[in-house]
Parts: sequence; C-alpha cells; structure tokens
Amino acid sequence: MSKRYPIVSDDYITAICKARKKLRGVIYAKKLAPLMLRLVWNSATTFDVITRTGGPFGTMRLEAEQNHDANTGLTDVVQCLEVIKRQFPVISYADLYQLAGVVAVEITGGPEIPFHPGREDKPEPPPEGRLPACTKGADHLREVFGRMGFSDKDIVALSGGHTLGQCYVYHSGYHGSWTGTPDIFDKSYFEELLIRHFFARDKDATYIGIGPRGNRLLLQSDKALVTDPALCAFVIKYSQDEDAFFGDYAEAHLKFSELGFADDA
Ligand code: HEM
Repeated sequence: MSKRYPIVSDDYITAICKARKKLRGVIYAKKLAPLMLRLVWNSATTFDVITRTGGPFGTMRLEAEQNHDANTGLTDVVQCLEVIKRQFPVISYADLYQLAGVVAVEITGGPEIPFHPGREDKPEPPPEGRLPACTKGADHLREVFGRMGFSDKDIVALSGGHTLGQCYVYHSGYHGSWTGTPDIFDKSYFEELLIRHFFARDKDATYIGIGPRGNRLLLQSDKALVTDPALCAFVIKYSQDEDAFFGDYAEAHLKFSELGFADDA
C-alpha cells in the first residue's frame, strides 16, 4: 500500500528536530535503547488490518495498555518519555514514541530509519493478545506477522531487534540476553542463534545457557528462525552480511512504525 504522508507545520518539524536531540541524550544517558525498541515494537504491532484498531498511535500512554501482560516493565520508559512530551507538547505521543524507536536503533550503531511525522493519537487502547507469543514456533510467527503484511524476510530481520537488551525475570519470567553485547545493534544475534540452537535440543520453550558475559537465552520464537528452513536462510545471510541485515531491518522497521499510518486507501 502506498503512503500519502500528512503535511505538518514548520513549527512541528522544528519540535521534532529538537525532541530527537533530547531523545538521543536521554536514551544514551539512561541506557534505555532496548526498552525503547521493545516499547515501539509492542505499540505498533497491535495493529489489526481489518478493524484498523491498535497500531503506532500513542496508546501505550494509557495505563490499560501498559497493564497488558506483554508490556510488563514498560511503564518506567513511558514515564521517561512523558518528561520529553511535556517539553514538546505539540508533538503527538504517537510520533514521539516512534521517533524514540528510530533514535534507539541509531545511537546503538544500527541503521538509520526514515521517520515521517504526522501520526495522531488514538483515544482507546487495543485489545490484549495481539502480539506474537514467545512460546510458539514458525507457523504462529507467520500468522501474526503475516496479518500485518510482513514476509519471512521481515520476520527474521525484525527479530534481529533482539540484538539489543535482554529478558528480565520480573517482566517475562525469563532471564538472559541474546548476545554478549546487548547494548550494541549489530548482527551478533544471528551469529549466536546459529551456534546456540545446537545446544537447545530439548522441547523446553526456552534455551538458557551461560555465555562469556552472563546468561544467554533463546525463546521458542527465536529458535523457530533456525528450525524453519525458509527462515533460516535469512538467519545465515544476516549472520554473514551486516549490511544486508541493516538494509532489510530498516525497511521492516519503517513498515511497522507506519502500520495504519498515511495509508493511501
Ligand atoms: C518475534 C516475536 C517476538 C517475541 C515473541 C518477543 C518477545 C520478547 C520477550 C518475551 C522479551 C523479554 C521482555 C522482558 O523480560 O523484559 C523481549 C524483549 C525485547 N524485545 Fe522482543 N519479541 C519479539 C520480537 C521483537 C521485535 C521484532 C523487536 C524489535 C524490532 C523486539 C525487541 C525487543 C527488545 C529490544 C527487547 C529487550 C528489552 C529490554 O532489554 O528491556 N522484539 N521480547
């Protein structure tokens, strides 16, 4: 679907440029990049193409959505963004959150992702249960991502977002990072995935192992990328070619950050 982006005022663009700088400082100083990325992913991919509800429209500001099981741990980061929102009240929550996601990837060494302003905030949170489950395999990933128009390539490239950050027991019940460099956006997620899935032969939903710098983890949804041959072809490609990963990631990130936005119906 082609996009017809809304025209925003010069003042709005100036505010976006200033907010981007603030975000760089805050995300860097408070080491918030992984949480920011999780926040924007969890916000955007609630979009439902049929009802056109959910999506990257700032509803994570609402307590009801923060209370969804999949969003445990995101309240602090929402509050951090609230401080920036107060400095730039003209910017919608929807734009501010998605801008924060783009900045999080950029300042950790990842690709530059285009950003188009003009999203409006929705008043209602989406229903719970639209995000992919981490305890299921490739069929489930294809079903959930496919619903939003994502291909196999998009599924694998986006899952590379797990190059950043980790799981926390008090959020998801799991503990560990996917790589030894969870504050750097690079292709190490795919390298680790190819090595570690060999050790993950049991039927348990997650693999937990010990890495040079703490616990390593593979969710069932991560393992599915290696056990499914079509998905695995992309894992191998990205593990060998960071430029290819960055290019495909940036394209897919842009797509999720604009689900339901500026659609030229
Ligand atoms: C494929 C389906 C996915 C599932 C099932 C999934 C599930 C999870 C789970 C369970 C956590 C741990 C939360 C916690 O304990 O704090 C997590 C963390 C994270 N996810 Fe995903 N995720 C998926 C896709 C993605 C995508 C596409 C992105 C970004 C493009 C992403 C970015 C992150 C980040 C950055 C973290 C770490 C957050 C932190 O360190 O605080 N995830 N994810």
